[in-house]
Amino acid sequence: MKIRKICCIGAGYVGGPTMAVIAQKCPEIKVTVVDFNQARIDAWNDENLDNLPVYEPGLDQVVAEARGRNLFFSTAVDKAIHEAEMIFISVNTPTKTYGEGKGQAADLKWIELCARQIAAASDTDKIVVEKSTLPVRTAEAVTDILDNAGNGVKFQILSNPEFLAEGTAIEDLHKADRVLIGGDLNTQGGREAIEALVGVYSHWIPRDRILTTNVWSSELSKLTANAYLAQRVSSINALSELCEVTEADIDEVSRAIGADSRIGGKFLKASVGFGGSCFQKDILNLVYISRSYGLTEVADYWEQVIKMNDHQKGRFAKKIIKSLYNTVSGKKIAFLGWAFKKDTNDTRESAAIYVADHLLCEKANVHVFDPKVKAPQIQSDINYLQSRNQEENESLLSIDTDPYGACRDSHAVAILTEWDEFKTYDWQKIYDSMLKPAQVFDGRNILDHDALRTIGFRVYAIGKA
Ligand SMILES: NC(=O)C1=CN([C@@H]2O[C@H](COP(=O)(O)OP(=O)(O)OC[C@H]3O[C@@H](n4cnc5c(N)ncnc54)[C@H](O)[C@@H]3O)[C@@H](O)[C@H]2O)C=CC1
Ligand SMILES: O=C(O)[C@H]1O[C@H](OP(=O)(O)OP(=O)(O)OC[C@H]2O[C@@H](n3ccc(=O)[nH]c3=O)[C@H](O)[C@@H]2O)[C@H](O)[C@@H](O)[C@@H]1O
Repeated sequence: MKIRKICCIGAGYVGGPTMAVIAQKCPEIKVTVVDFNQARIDAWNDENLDNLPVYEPGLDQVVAEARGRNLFFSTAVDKAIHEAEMIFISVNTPTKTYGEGKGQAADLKWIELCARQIAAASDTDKIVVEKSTLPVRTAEAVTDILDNAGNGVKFQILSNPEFLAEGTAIEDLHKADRVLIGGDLNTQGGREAIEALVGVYSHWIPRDRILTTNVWSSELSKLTANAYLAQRVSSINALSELCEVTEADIDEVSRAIGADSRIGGKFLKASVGFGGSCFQKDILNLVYISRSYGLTEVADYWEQVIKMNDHQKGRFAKKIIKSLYNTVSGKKIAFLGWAFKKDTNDTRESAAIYVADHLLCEKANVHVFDPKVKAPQIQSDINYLQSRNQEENESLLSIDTDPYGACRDSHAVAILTEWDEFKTYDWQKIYDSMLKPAQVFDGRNILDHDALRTIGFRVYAIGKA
């Protein structure tokens, strides 16, 4: 079956870029991305490509090429579902903040809403693709809703998790290491649905990189991939603390172990802690699922990855406080970076939020500069934690539009995100404008520490004595 019309529910960080690339690579397929958030859809349709709701290098060109040709963004959800032969569900699946499983399980209310909408709006057979990251066996519930709430039409459910990383989304989509498609391999209908989706991706992904599995393996592989990646970061971060007391150097240790082809060199960069919308959420979900099957040791094993990450963020904040003579009250501390990694405007679960919160609890004056994150987002990230009231947050936390202004008259500068531009700043000028002793806390190990020390800075770097 050749697909001609695709609908994607959810125009977020995944739905937007993923569908833009499908539209770019498959000009004969009409791709409509729908969302009930009018502001988000308006931003996707904005004439000025700088106003797209997601910042990703190269995304603007892909959207410019396909939008209006075969790529459309709309709030008319039912219409798009009705027209499409294949429907991707790419909605948010955050950690539950209430009730059973609070703080661990994935909140699947938006998934269920999608399933019910698809069931109601469909009067022809459809292939429904889980693009969101979901707990293993979610397809069972989705199938049950579609089969029982629908109009008697047939649905095939596929799992097609997304592995793109933010900041490199377009590159990752263009040259995916693999595309994973889980489906019902035991039935003719299931195999046809899998082949239909393979047909979409094979426009640009070599066939041997498109893996097909059963649905449960596909669902679980996504959680597992994120858990493995996050575990590598927590492992190297655990060792960074040991380096600091033994005079080993974490970057040297990373290089030495990464040269072993069985270990590999990627994801071994020590940091102030991993962030992002998914690592923590997906591991907590894995922990919850394991516990719900009574697998206590499995759950405890993975939970340690999160505990280590929390420890890393906390000890960075404590290091700043200790180095500023155990009091930061009323002291200006500059934060360079707020996004959870470079080349994205996404701040979800960013380490910066938690380090700032720790310092604000000590009544520090934190001044933030980030090249892509806007002021209201930064304030809302801190308010969301509810550690203080909004007024207090606004008096303690300032957002600067100029990095030199953020650093002026500060006691310390902390690097929270590894933006490349931070390396190119005039650090002598920054030093001259700061209170002395001027201190730098490099939470990403990106600056030239010897050069900073020559200027006169006191430097703390992760995993360095
Ligand atoms: N952000 C990332 O880099 C990655 C995310 N994922 C997974 O992809 C899924 C989506 O993540 P993001 O795109 O980051 O989320 P997001 O929050 O940026 O976007 C989700 C969008 O879905 C919309 N939505 C929710 N329910 C809806 C409904 N019933 N009808 C219409 N629109 C609806 C929301 O308004 C929102 O705009 C999650 O399961 C996530 O775990 C997977 C790989 C990478
Ligand atoms: O499911 C998801 O959401 C995605 O999660 C991650 O992608 P992402 O969170 O966008 O970014 P990463 O590059 O994985 O970085 C995550 C965090 O780990 C940190 N990190 C990463 C690598 C490293 O060596 N050290 C380190 O501290 C980053 O700074 C960042 O805070 C995965 O890499 C993607 O494959 C996955 O699709």
